Amino acid sequence: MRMTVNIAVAGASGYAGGELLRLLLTHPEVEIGALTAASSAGTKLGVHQPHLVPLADRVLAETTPETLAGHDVVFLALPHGHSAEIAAQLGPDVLVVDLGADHRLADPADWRRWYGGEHAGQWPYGLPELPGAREKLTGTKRIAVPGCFPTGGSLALAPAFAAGLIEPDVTVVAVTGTSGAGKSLKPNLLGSEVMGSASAYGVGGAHRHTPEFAQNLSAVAGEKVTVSFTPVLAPMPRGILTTASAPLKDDVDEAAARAAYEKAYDAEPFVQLLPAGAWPATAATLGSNNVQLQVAVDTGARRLVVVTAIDNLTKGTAGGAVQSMNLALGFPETTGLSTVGVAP
Ligand SMILES: NC(=O)C1=CN([C@@H]2O[C@H](COP(=O)(O)OP(=O)(O)OC[C@H]3O[C@@H](n4cnc5c(N)ncnc54)[C@H](OP(=O)(O)O)[C@@H]3O)[C@@H](O)[C@H]2O)C=CC1
Ligand SMILES: CC(=O)N[C@@H](CCC(=O)OP(=O)(O)O)C(=O)O
Repeated sequence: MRMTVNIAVAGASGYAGGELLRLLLTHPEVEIGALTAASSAGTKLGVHQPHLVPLADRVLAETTPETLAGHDVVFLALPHGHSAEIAAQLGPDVLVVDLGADHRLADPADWRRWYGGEHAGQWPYGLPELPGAREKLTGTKRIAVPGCFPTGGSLALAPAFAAGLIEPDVTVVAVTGTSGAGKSLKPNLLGSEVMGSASAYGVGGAHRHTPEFAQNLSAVAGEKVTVSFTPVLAPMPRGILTTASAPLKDDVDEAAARAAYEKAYDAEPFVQLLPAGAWPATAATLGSNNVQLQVAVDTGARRLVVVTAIDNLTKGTAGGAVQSMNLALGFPETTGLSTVGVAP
């Protein structure tokens, strides 16, 4: 008889928790156990996630080690700084998947500078397409899911660093939908402020994903990579369109660049290098676990320019989390995940 894996989701009333549950509802190997929240505890999930009809009558519990105990897998979709304490109280045999930032960074000084407080330590990083990541996720009991911006940006340039095509001086500009900020109200996210306008924020190296980009790309490059990152908020609920660029090393042409990306991603089920001349768009990735990607050589500026599109809530959060869970538990990596988007 096939055994199903029992799963708890903390933060089930939020955007990331909701997307996770949407995916888990179609995953053939799991059953959904405790669903927890904070201020929403005691209310029904359907109030917060009306699209999750099969779970509408489930009542949200408080997020405590006790309510999360007794499950094979616990997903923590909580604001950063709240996962580490709970994770420390879950047993070593439980697979804990942290969708927040608490376990992404290796350097305690980076953690203190960008997030503050005690560093909880680094866990295997839930971006299987990065060199060496898949091996560390296989069979692990702890997973740190990447930030949504580092997912699209790191996959944009990792193949070029792996092939030695670019200098370690990177610029990333990423246009994001509003759901990246979570459900809680923020002054710059009120409808009237967001509609009909695009605005940059965290400019000048001020966004907390900057060290995560640098960590990922430096590991692939084998040398320190500097990253200038600018996020741009756009009036759309979901999606991230990233443009990443870096100076080319001598003699690299478009054919060499394209060959490096084909080599890196041809066997990847969720990364599509688009045909020459086609450019990624967030709309094509919505609801799927895909990363759509295009690469160009700017011969005038002598820079490699790569554009990626993802759904921030799927590949950028919950889909990446499920993909990594599959690796940790020994399921086929694509189980419960789709390469089919929603359009228009
Ligand atoms: N949105 C995105 O695109 C991405 C999000 N993430 C990460 O996922 C995590 C969740 O984000 P998101 O879903 O967007 O945020 P939301 O604000 O939409 O949801 C937050 C969830 O956490 C619960 N919560 C809030 N405070 C506490 C607390 N003190 N203890 C326990 N539970 C609490 C909330 O419950 P209640 O409703 O009761 O307040 C809610 O369920 C964050 O760490 C975020 O950085 C990562 C990548 C991308
Ligand atoms: C639009 C918007 O505000 N986006 C968020 C993205 C956060 C995220 O996705 O990642 P973490 O898990 O690291 O918080 C931001 O820029 O902070």
